[in-house]
Amino acid sequence: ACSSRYVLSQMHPMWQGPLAVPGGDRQSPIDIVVRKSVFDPALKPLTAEYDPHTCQQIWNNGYSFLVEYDDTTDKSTLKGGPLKDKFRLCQFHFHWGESNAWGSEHTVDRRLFPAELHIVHWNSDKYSLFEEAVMEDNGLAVIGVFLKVGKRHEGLQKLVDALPAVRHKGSVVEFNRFDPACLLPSNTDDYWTYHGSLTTPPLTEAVTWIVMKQHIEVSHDQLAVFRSLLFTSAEEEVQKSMVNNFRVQQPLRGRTVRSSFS
Ligand SMILES: COc1cccc(CN2CCc3cc(OS(N)(=O)=O)c(OC)cc3C2)c1
Ligand SMILES: [Zn+2]
Repeated sequence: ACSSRYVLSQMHPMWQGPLAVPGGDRQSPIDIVVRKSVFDPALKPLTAEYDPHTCQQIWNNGYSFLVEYDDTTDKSTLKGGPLKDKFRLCQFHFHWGESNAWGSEHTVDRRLFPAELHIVHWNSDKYSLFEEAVMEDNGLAVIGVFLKVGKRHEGLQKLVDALPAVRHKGSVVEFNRFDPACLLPSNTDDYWTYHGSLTTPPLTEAVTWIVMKQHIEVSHDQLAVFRSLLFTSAEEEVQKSMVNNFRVQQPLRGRTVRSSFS
């Protein structure tokens, strides 16, 4: 599944530099310059059909916490939008800052958000495993949702309450019946889309990014629990707070960002 115990050494923020990656002209994240995005009327609405029973566990991989799903069947899928094929949900995770002033990976006209949700899917029409899809141009689809600090997000609270159990790198806790659709904004018809990469190793240029125009709101206290997680494992002497786990922005290299709205 997409939760193979991947070598985490590259996960440490130190790898944020210009790690040599295949091609290197379709890297993520980027700044979305609204006035340079091109409205594409052919872009359809997104269809996310998630079965909460495929939710399996939460894992602190030493860079973020991942909520992982059983991706051995097509029970939780994403289709429509810019996608030609059906994509299978495998995990979601977040990126956040040490303060509310920054933390997102993408920006909109340079505007930073305190955090960003990524819901990761792989192309199950063309490939049979995440590990295969992660190496292909049309292999992955990631939905990005910006988080703003405001009212408490009721749906998120179940996840927040489970986080102390995965405080340290390498910890896993069982987590069931969570529908990531509750983390999507009310309007999922308005989004930007572009071809880019994973923002953590293996950084492969396999991602169709779908970044929602509408953000969701979470409370200050909920975000504070994200920051109570640690990059370090229980055995390490010096504990490091898991904050600022975002990659530096990458050059656009002539790519066009399309919008589903005018
Ligand atoms: C061949 O490389 C892999 C195979 C199976 C699983 C993995 C683990 N990896 C998948 C992609 C991914 C992507 C992640 O972030 S992101 N922003 O979507 O690139 C991420 O953030 C914490 C974690 C992971 C975990 C890598
Ligand atoms: Zn991510």
